[in-house]
Formats: sequence, C-alpha cells, structure tokens
Amino acid sequence: MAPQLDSYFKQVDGLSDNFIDRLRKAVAIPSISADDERRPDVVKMGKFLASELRALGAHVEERPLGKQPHKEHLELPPVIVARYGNDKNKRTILVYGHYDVQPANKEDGWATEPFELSIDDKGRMFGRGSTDDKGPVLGWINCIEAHLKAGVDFPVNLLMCFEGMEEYGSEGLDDFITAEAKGFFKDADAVCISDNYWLGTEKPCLTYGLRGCNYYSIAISGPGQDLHSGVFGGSAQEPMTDIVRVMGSLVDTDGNIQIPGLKDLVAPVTEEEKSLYGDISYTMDNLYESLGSKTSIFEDKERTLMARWRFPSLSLHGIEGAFSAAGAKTVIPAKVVGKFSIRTVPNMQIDEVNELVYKHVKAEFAKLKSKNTLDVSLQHAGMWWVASPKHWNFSAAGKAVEKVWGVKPDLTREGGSIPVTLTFEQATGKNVLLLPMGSSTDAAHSINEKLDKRNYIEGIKLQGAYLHYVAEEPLS
Ligand SMILES: C[C@H](N)C(=O)N[C@@H](Cc1c[nH]cn1)C(=O)O
Ligand SMILES: [Zn+2]
Ligand SMILES: [Zn+2]
Repeated sequence: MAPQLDSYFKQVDGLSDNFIDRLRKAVAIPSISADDERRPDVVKMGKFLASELRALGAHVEERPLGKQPHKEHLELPPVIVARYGNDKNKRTILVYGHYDVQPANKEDGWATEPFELSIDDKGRMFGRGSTDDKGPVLGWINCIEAHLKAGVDFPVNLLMCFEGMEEYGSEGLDDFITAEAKGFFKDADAVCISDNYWLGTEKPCLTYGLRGCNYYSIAISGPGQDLHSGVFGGSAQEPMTDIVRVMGSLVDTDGNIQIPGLKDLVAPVTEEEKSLYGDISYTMDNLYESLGSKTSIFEDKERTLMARWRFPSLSLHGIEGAFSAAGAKTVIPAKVVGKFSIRTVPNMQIDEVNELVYKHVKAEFAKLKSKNTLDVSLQHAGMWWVASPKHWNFSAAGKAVEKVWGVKPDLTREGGSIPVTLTFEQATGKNVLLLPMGSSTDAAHSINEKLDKRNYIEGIKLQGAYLHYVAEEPLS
C-alpha cells in the first residue's frame, strides 16, 4: 500500500491550491440553517456539493425532506446522498457531514468578511464554515479527486450523506437515516463522521463520545407593544425584568446547574473512567489558548475535561427582542424570548430533562408574582453518544493518523453534539468513528472561525489514508 499512499499524498500536495479554491467557493455561500431568509443559500450549497461530486463521477441524489416542522412555509434543504464505487469485493464506508453553518455577521467582531475565505501569513484560513463543517466535507470530495488524478485505485466504496440542517438540530434527518439504513446505506460496513476538533493544536485524536443537546426557549410577554420607559417605567410590569431573573436562576458563575433533580440523572463516574483523563495530551494552556483568556472555571486539566465531556452544562445564549444595539434606547420590550441549552450526558433522557426544566422555570416565574405571561418550550434536542473504540474502524483511523501525523492519536470525547451520530449507529447497527480535521483554536461557532491550511491538506491525506487502512483491516 505504501507506494499507492505516497502517490496519493503527492497528488494532494499538488492539488492543494485547487482544494483551497473549492473551500473558498463553499465559504462564499452563506448557508445559515437558522436564518429562514438564507434557506435558498443552504439549498445552493447542497447543489454545489452535488455538482462537484457528479463532476468526479459519483452517483448523487438530492433527497427532499419535506416541510420544516413548526415553519410549514419553509422547505427543508435536501440531503445530498452519493455513492462512489460499487465493488462487491471492497468494504463500504458511509461518511456524514453537514453543509449548513452557524450565523455570522462582520459586526459581531470578525476581523475579515465571514463569507470570504481569507488566508493570513500563518496559513490560517478564516471564514464561516471553514472548519465546521465545509472543510471536512470537501475533504472527502478532494480525496476522490486526488485518487482519480493520481491514478490510484479508490480503496473502498464510499457512501456519502451530507445534510443542511445540523446547526438547527438536524431537522428531519433521523427518519431519513432510519428509512435509508436498509436502502441507500444498506451496504455500509462502518460510519465515519468528520465534524469535531482536536483537543489542542498539535495532536490528532479519534473521538468516541459526544454530549447531547436540549435547546429551550422561554417567551415572556405582557404589554401590547414596545413602550417608552419614561412613560411606562414604574407602572408596567416588564417582560425583560422577569426573563433576566428566570434565566439567572438556571446556572451559577461556576457552571453549577440550579435545576433541582438534574444532577441525579447523570451516571456516576467510575474509578476506571477517572484514570483515563490523566494520560490525555492536554494542558490548561491549550484551554487558555482556545478560550482566548484565563477565565476558566477549573484550574486543572482533569476537571476541565470532565466538565466538557462527562458532565452536563447549561449555557445562556441570548434574548430575542431585547435591545442589543449600541447606544442608549429607552425602550421597554413587549415580548422577549430567552434561549438556553443543556448539554446532556449518559444517562440523561430528553423527556426527563424537559420535565425538570419546565417545572423549575415555571416555579421561578411563579415566585415573581408577575402579571406577564410565560411560555417555555423545547426548540430541538439530540441525544448524547458513547461508543467503543475497540473496533477495526478505529484501528484503521489510528494507523492513518500515525502515517500522516507520525503520532498515536488520543482517544477523546467531545463536548459538542452531532445529533445523528447515535441514529447512524442504531439504524445501521455499525460502528461509528469521529475523525476530526480541525484543531482546538478553530473557533467554530464563534467569530473568526478558521481552519489551518495544514489541518485541511493533511486532513485530506488522513481521510484517504483511513480509507486505505480500512480496506486492509481484518473484520471483527
Ligand atoms: C460538533 C458539531 N460540529 C457541532 O457544532 N454541533 C452543534 C449541533 C447543535 C446542537 N444544537 C444545535 N446545534 C453543536 O454542538 O452545537
Ligand atoms: Zn458541525
Ligand atoms: Zn457546529
């Protein structure tokens, strides 16, 4: 295999400018799934992937998912499914990624235009979606192109599933995967997802766990319209005052969730589990670098990693309807909608968490004795996932990391969520591996999101090498 991989690697290096151009084109499409106005761009991004794949000879289908739940005027973006190769003598690997992105505006504090790929002298490629998840998704397409141009036989049959609603809770995808497990995905021997990040900036990892995510809205309304605070301040009960107090009751400064009963849903940490954290290559400096400050809750790596992977967290995200612009507008908002999410871990179940959240929010609001109206609801939810890394899928990826990066990867879990991971595992009955491309400083979801050129190009080599090693692994 060595000469074949070497030719492939050489080809990837030779095509690196083309691959960066492909990423530039993808970043230029603002495929923001959370913004209804951007839905045509999400669809455009799906079509871009479909046409790139067709040009390389893949069989591609753009599958509709129907109307968006609770927004019946909106069509969900299509799932792009594709197959490259159909050789009964080869293994079949199913890869998943998403082509939608988080919202981004230059005014949020970006140093460059978020939807223009901008490369600095350190090889950092800035742009929304560069690391999450356009770079890794294009990686698979680049991998096909480099094999073709190098004249190296593609080592496996590749099935692809690229969705456009991941950043909005993967609306509609669970049913699709379940239905296609015995259809389009029926030949899959294993699944690989490239949509998370290294723990630091130097050492690659393979990931076997994710937290889940329950995302909530609290709406508080009262007045018929926004009011002048000079006229109504002191005589009207203000939704904003109520929501700040209700949201303030959810979590404390040290991240302790204040919802009674929530901690009892968490599986106890075993001694064996505790011992795993010490060996992981991670330092508080890695955290400070990616955090951009030293404002951490803990001072040691073990508790920091456990807080990220092993325990739930509750984050407050924003208040819709609140005055947030610069200046000093003296308005009383008539309706405000607070957003928060809980990252869930074993053994927390979505419905059990909902019940505790609703009970707590309603009780806190009742304490205020407000005449305003409260409505609390779940916006979307995705389950946590923990798998066994003792499988040929992980062994192959481990060998690929050693070949490309010259080190053994750490086995990690991830604090973020990829809701369909568990669905893929349960629906196909196959092992799922998370193979990250980007690093801890990539600032996914944040301003100045980037992917290092090195991670992109070596990441394409890694994806290809993984497929070659998969082809060699004995079945277990
Ligand atoms: C880890 C992955 N790249 C990611 O960013 N996932 C999102 C998924 C999500 C869940 N609710 C809303 N989006 C995340 O972890 O926030
Ligand atoms: Zn992602
Ligand atoms: Zn994301």
